[in-house]
Amino acid sequence: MVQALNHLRDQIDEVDQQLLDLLQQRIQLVHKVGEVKNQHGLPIYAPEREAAMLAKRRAEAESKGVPPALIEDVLRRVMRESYTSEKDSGFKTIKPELGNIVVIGGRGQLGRLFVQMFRLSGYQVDVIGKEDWQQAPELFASAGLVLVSVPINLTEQIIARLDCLPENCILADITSIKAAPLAKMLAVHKGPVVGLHPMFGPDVPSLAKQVIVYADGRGSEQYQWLLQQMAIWGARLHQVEAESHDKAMTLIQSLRHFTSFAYGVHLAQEEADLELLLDLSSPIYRLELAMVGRLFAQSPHLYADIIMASEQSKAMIKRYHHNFGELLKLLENEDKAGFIKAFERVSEWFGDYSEEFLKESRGLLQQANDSRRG
Ligand SMILES: O=C(O)C(=O)C[C@]1(C(=O)O)C=C[C@@H](O)C=C1
Repeated sequence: MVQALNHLRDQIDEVDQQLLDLLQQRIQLVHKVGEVKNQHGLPIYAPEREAAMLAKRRAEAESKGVPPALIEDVLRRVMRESYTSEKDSGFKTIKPELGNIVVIGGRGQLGRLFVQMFRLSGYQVDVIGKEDWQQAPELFASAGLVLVSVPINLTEQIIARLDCLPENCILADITSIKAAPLAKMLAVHKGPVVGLHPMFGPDVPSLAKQVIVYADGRGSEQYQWLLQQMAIWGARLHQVEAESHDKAMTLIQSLRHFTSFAYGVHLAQEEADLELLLDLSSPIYRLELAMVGRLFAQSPHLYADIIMASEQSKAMIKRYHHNFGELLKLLENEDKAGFIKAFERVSEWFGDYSEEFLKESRGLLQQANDSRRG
């Protein structure tokens, strides 16, 4: 019996080793793809190729009696490695005659990522931090792009100092609110202006499929190359109006982070037994704890600034608090019918998205469960 098992396991080991050899071959091929893409300025993320390839492999899997979802999962995971490997091959310089790029706050986490991406794309990048403003005039004189990457509460006052840039220089920022910094950049600088908001944190391994939102200031034909450069990095560019962006951020950022913050404060105040919570956690609860916990591994300054970004944000959080209080009344009154009515209203409001989210979260939870150990 045990011998039979061992024999089968030996065969599985052999198959896994073949899988490894095949992965090695694939990684080497992708490395070459990275070099070709670098030469020709092609984006690392090729959605049409991925869709066509996955459709073919799924069909082939089906005919072999392999679950199609299995090969799709495997290939998606493998392609995540491809993005990182292709990134390391560097990127074509879309605007070789640009001059230097100056990143103000380029030693901050997200600033560093942009510095790295521009350097991988062959640009001369200079970084200005708090201590080296005296170098600024000299660096600005030959700059083709100045990118402001400082904490939100400093953005406007830093932009105010940028009234001395060359006329053709692009002025851009990556602050997570857009209207006020954009207005300030337009007031200070006569040349091309664009507001950016990367919708990801600094810990992403590549920019493939990551969203970068941009709000036009002026001179869009002059900053097209920048959008093209970021598309080559694999980013998906999404144009927005600054005001509607900021309104959406009151929900996506301020309220989201505030509720995580409040939940964390509550857990700590209750002296919840974190280990026990984890031992007893379902995958979705573990993800929720991770979402809340990861907030507290980051900078309190950053999150205070994001949560308190605007009056709009404060008003949104207050409206949520009010709603929370109203809903609590359902609880106090043991009003089950009222609860169900409110529930159904929301379910209708989500519409088809409800089902879609159920499916999507199922996949995520399976992945979370796969990475469980012990
Ligand atoms: O075919 C390409 O364009 C690749 O870069 C290779 C590859 C892959 O690993 O198969 C990786 C990224 C693309 O989004 C599509 C496919």
